[in-house]
Amino acid sequence: MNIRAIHLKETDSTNRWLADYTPASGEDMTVVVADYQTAGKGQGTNTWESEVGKNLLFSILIHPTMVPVARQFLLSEMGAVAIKSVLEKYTDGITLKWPNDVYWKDKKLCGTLIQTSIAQHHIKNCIFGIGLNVNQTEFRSGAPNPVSLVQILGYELDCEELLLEIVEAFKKTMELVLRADYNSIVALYHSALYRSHGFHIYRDAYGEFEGALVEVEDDGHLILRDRKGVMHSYAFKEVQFVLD
Ligand SMILES: O=C(O)CCCC[C@@H]1SC[C@@H]2NC(=O)N[C@@H]21
Repeated sequence: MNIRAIHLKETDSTNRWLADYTPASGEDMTVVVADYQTAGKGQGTNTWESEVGKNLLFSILIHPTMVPVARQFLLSEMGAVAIKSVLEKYTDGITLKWPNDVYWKDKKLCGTLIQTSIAQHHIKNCIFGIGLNVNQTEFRSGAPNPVSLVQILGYELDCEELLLEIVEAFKKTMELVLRADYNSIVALYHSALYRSHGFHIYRDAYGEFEGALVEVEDDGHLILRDRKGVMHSYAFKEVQFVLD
């Protein structure tokens, strides 16, 4: 696999930077890492803020033209599984919170932002943006229950080494995609899901209720079963956990 890596001291957003980037011919994967983002993007309309040089802020551009558009959630699963496989070498307690946050216990350690572009019914490009809290110890109030690796481990990590490990893991899970071994990715993702057993409190447009996770469908919908046995299907942002 032909990989190009680019290091920027500062950019607005590594996802945005890659959206404007044209890869050289034969370049299978492009990795852009920044020490600082002036306008880091989070999910939806959220921003992603990070102190200079403290955390990993990077995006990976791939061209998974073989993945059917209807299965594009698989790319989210693939990336989340790759990150988890690296982080669990450092600590226990790593899970994947639907759709694609990486959690340590009940706290958010890493956020991901996937942007795909479709051309002629195929996925042309996929930009997988990753914000991993590494050495930062203070977070702005209002950040969603954040935690960093230094807070978990008690010692700082080298961001560059961590990046290399994640890119290596990403390459490995990408090979599953190239072999169309989608089932393995789905199985890894499902087995890593946060609060996958028992009933927990959720909030949807109608209020709070107790639900048990049944599955995440191929298109990314979350299926929950309520106490009466009724199934509910949610798209991203239509439901959230209430931490109990
Ligand atoms: O809201 C989330 O959980 C997603 C956060 C994604 C942040 C990363 S940081 C690197 C990349 N560039 C961006 O602008 N966003 C992603």
